[in-house]
Amino acid sequence: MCVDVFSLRGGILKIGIIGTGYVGLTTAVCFAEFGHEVMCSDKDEKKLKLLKKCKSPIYEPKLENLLHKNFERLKFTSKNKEVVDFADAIFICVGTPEKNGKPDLSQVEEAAREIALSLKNDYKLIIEKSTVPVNTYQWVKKTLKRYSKSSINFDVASNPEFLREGSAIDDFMNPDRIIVGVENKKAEKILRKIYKPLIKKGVPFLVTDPATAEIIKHASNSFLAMKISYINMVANLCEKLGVDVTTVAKGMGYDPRIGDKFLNAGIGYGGSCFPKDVRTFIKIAEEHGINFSLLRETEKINKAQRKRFIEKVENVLWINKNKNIAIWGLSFKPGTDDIRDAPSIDIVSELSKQGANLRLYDPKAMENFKKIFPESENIKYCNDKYEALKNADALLILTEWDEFKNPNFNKMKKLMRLPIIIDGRNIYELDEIEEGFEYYSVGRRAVKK
Ligand SMILES: NC(=O)c1ccc[n+]([C@@H]2O[C@H](COP(=O)([O-])OP(=O)(O)OC[C@H]3O[C@@H](n4cnc5c(N)ncnc54)[C@H](O)[C@@H]3O)[C@@H](O)[C@H]2O)c1
Ligand SMILES: O=c1ccn([C@@H]2O[C@H](COP(=O)(O)OP(=O)(O)O[C@H]3O[C@H](CO)[C@@H](O)[C@H](O)[C@H]3O)[C@@H](O)[C@H]2O)c(=O)[nH]1
Repeated sequence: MCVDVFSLRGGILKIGIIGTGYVGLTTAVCFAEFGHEVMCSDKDEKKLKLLKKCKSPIYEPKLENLLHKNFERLKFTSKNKEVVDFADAIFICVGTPEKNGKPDLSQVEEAAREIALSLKNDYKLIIEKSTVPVNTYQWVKKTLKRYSKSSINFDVASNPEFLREGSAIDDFMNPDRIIVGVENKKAEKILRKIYKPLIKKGVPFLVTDPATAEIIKHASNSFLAMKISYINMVANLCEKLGVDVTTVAKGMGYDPRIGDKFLNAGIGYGGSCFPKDVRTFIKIAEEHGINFSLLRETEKINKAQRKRFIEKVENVLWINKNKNIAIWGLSFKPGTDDIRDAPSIDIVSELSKQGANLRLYDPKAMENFKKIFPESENIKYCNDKYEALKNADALLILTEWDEFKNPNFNKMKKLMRLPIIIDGRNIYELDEIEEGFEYYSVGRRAVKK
């Protein structure tokens, strides 16, 4: 009996992680920190090479420290069979991107098929951690049964992940809740053992059926995206009225029914989650005869917010062609090198089409950005934030990295041809702006000193 085996090991489990991306690797190092033995697999040999040398393939604060600290409890392999042979519980953490407007579940299907080929009749719990449309667990179950070669003994559970990039380790170690969707007590018991250190700390542990767990993830992400689009529309109105949206958001946020989080107006949400998860949730609803028009509007507003920002640059500079434009921030949010669906991609693409000369700087995301926009005649990458400002007609701020928050305005003024700042993330207070600058932001009046 599996439960006896776990007790014998003093609550230490052998955990398998399939896919060592942002979620898989964070999960792996945190489970190792709990004391579990963890084996991870990935298809990407480059990632594995780095991981085997105890190096993280991604930038995520605290991740490499935990990797070092727990390296002896972590193993890395390219073979899913080894993971299945090793583990009591196997987490599927592969990507679920979008293809032609639909969630592409081929990585989940492939992982399930590969697990199936190695299953034997000793019990395994297979857990979906990837974000998937409701009832995907049924397909995972079916795939495990169809492709397994012998008599097998397993359960499938859903355990959606709520970490944010840029604070993945802190979020994983201090989650607001743990959601587990299970079909029986045995699966629940194993998940309780895995998360014991967090449950002991008092983290809410909600047990549901798998379909409910799957829906909770999409409903949560879509709600947060809606909140961002809501404040962006309020911002657009505030801008017309000369009212400051940051104060409006502050005033709203004191009401605990509203809350002060996720009310930062700007150029809208990006990343590998909100855009695709909102679209998937709309699709799921549509397939069940529900027109989720609220989310359609959320998405429309988000796209328009990027366009409005480009129009703002045009309104300030009149003509963008041949203008020298410095850009601070390329990642979709601070604290990460991830640029998936970052607003910067649309903004850089449009400005370079219009013939602007762009000088880009980001503390962590430039290498990833170069893969989409290689250095060229009119796109240059700079080693620091001030280098990007040389002879600039304007500075655009697209990500609110800490290092952009207290700049040397004097130095900036000397470097720039025109001291114009167009801030897509509202990182400065209006009264902070120094003499000589023109400052434009989102949902606030323009400042010309
Ligand atoms: N990134 C986030 O902040 C976040 C947070 C919560 C949930 N999620 C969800 O978690 C899932 C993973 O997201 P991510 O950002 O970590 O993705 P990712 O693309 O960074 O990582 C996925 C990894 O899986 C590997 N992989 C694919 N097929 C495999 C297979 N058959 N065997 C072994 N490895 C395989 C890939 O090579 C890749 O390294 C997605 O469903 C996403 O929506 C992401
Ligand atoms: O007030 C805000 C808050 C966020 N954003 C933008 O929204 C996007 C997403 O930010 P954030 O949610 O902090 O990062 P993610 O890593 O995408 O995390 C989201 O997506 C993950 C993947 O599903 C979930 O696990 C997390 O709970 C959920 O917050 C970024 O472009 C932010 O700039 C705003 O524009 N205004």
